[in-house]
Amino acid sequence: MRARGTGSDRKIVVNEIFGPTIQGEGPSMGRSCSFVRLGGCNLTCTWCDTPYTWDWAGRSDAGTAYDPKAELHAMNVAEVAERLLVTDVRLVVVSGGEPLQQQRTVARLCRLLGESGVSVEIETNGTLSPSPELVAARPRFNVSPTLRHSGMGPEQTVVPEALRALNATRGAAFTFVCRDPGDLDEVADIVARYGLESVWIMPEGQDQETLSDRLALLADAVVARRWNISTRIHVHAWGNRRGV
Ligand SMILES: Nc1nc2[nH]cc(C(=O)O)c2c(=O)[nH]1
Ligand code: SF4
Ligand SMILES: [Mg+2]
Repeated sequence: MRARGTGSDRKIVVNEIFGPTIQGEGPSMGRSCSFVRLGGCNLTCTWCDTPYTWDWAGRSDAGTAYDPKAELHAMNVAEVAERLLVTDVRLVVVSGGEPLQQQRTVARLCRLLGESGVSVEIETNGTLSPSPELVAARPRFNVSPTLRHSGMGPEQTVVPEALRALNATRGAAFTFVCRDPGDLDEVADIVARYGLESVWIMPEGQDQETLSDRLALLADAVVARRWNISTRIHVHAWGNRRGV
């Protein structure tokens, strides 16, 4: 598949476009928005909730080998912008997978949406540095460095120059997916080491009950550290469904 062309026909590899919905996670939790989910990821988290963007071999806990031909669609960036703009929202969330793997075309998408008065948030795993071109397009980054319970070690998931570059962007938020208070020491270590400014803790889980239980387990310890809390409000509203 051709990932990129030239000029106005530049391509972006999309998994799905949906909306209107609400941003379910992080500092904008509850805000009206639409989504574009891009294909491909450079990590392989065991508990990944979007394995259909990258898992062609059944490596994640879901155990399903997805079909890249069915999941990946090379689309014209202008067409993606158009599909999002017709949903008539003020905010677009670009997620994945890992959107910074396609940051040249993501920057172009941010500019096209910005010209129509729509702001953009990018969900990223924090292992890839944003280019000056992408930062200049002024998206807000929601950065989720994955912890050891993702099945990968810090040598893969903690990339100092990427974390520092993302932390320096306007409004960046660091949203750590946690299971229990024991995970918070690992978060504190990363926060202190890279001077992360806006820290959010979010429970890991793909159903309402798991999210509620883990939130209750985490809340006091998060409050004690003066950090922020998010849940995954779209899962509370609609369960573990695609396209919401
Ligand atoms: N509603 C909604 N909010 C979200 N925030 C981050 C999401 C993601 O999949 O990255 C997500 C998602 O999949 N749906
Ligand atoms: S970084 Fe995100 S999309 Fe990639 S494998 Fe981990 S949870 Fe899934
Ligand atoms: Mg999701």
